[in-house]
Amino acid sequence: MEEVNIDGYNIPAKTRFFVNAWAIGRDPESWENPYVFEPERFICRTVDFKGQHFELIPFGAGRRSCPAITFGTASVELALAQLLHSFDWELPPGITAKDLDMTEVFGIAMHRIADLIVIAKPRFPLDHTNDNPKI
Ligand code: HEM
Repeated sequence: MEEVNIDGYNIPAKTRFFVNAWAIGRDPESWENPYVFEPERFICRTVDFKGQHFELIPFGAGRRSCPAITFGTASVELALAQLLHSFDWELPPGITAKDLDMTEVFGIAMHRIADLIVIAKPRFPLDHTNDNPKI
């Protein structure tokens, strides 16, 4: 390892540094309305999360990027697809999306401070998955 200079910053050899993916993902130079939850911003855009587009690096990029990117993506997609397929989701009566407190807890894996309370309505009869109706 040797000392390098990146964009005018001198990085001594053996320095441990972290790439702030959170800040990159909210950089107004790369993202319009960076603090607004707008999943539709990805429709008709080529940017993806696999480490080739540096403005979006949830799995890192380059040689030390996450080796489980395929497993991680499949796990998230499978769980999400099951939840969306099996239930209709509603907010409690009188609550709208604007009422939700989206404040986050800062950390390695971030989550909301406030619990998300939702009503899950099964989309299929409850005995639908029961192989033996007599039990
Ligand atoms: C959605 C789920 C996941 C996300 C978002 C994620 C994200 C990341 C990120 C950002 C890094 C650091 C990349 C870097 O240093 O540039 C990483 C590294 C790593 N991840 Fe994941 N990860 C996930 C799931 C997993 C799973 C399920 C495993 C193991 C079964 C795993 C194993 C690893 C390992 C071993 C490294 C270190 C790679 C290295 O330093 O060479 N990850 N992951």
